[in-house]
Amino acid sequence: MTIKLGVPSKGRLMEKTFDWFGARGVSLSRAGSDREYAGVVEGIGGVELVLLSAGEIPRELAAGRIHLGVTGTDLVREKLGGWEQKVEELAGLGFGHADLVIAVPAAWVDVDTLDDLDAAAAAFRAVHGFRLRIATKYHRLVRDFLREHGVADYQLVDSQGATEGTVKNETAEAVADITSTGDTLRANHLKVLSDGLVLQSQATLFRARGAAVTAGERAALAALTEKLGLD
Ligand SMILES: Nc1ncnc2c1ncn2[C@@H]1O[C@H](COP(=O)(O)OP(=O)(O)OP(=O)(O)O)[C@@H](O)[C@H]1O
Ligand SMILES: O=P(O)(O)OC[C@H]1O[C@H](OP(=O)(O)OP(=O)(O)O)[C@H](O)[C@@H]1O
Repeated sequence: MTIKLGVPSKGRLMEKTFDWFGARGVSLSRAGSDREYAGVVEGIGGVELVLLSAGEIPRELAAGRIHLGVTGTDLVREKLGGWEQKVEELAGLGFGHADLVIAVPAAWVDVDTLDDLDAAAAAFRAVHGFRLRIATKYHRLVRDFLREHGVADYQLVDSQGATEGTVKNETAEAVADITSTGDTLRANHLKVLSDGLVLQSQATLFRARGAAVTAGERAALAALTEKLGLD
């Protein structure tokens, strides 16, 4: 019986995940060429590597199609309503650190807090006849955060990439996006609100609560978590 381990199929998360498992005696690699999405696991039996988009790993975990998965905490919280019932966090992996933040044009000198944003949003609507637009791909997290902080007079516009460019392109007035070094925000003349931190994320190993039903799968899972030092 094998268990399935989902790992991001490209970029910084894939390489660092391979390093993290390698340091614990479990070697993960791609089979064949860089473009082939099959994986190889060495150092332990009964584990199959599945290479997936980081954004799809939460859904695959929730559906029980993979038993374990590595992805950002931001993506799990965004994509899975009631995520704690669906997955368990086994370990933060210590990389992929990024903050989800609310940012506005640096030129908005009177807007530094969420309260200021709320006031600016009401004024914006009165002047323009439509709600201030916040571009993001994190709809659930941003909506919940702004509701909790009493900001109401806005609309979310979907942006699946290059989100910081939406302000310059005049498709949004503000953004809610991931930042790490802050370089992208600065380059696009945006500033983070002083109380605009929605979530701190890092790459995390998750277990699907609805998977591993057979005794063989449970044994393989226990052997892997022991080898990884997670008991
Ligand atoms: N600049 C960054 N520094 C560190 N981590 C980041 C950065 N940008 C994004 N991340 C994190 O990496 C993870 C994957 O992000 P993202 O969805 O952008 O990746 P992707 O490779 O574009 O995924 P997909 O294949 O689903 O499109 C997320 O958890 C996110 O928080
Ligand atoms: O604070 P920084 O270090 O500048 O990093 C932040 C940028 O990194 C991510 O984008 P990514 O490179 O994944 O591209 P994307 O915009 O297409 O998602 C994120 O969406 C920001 O744009």
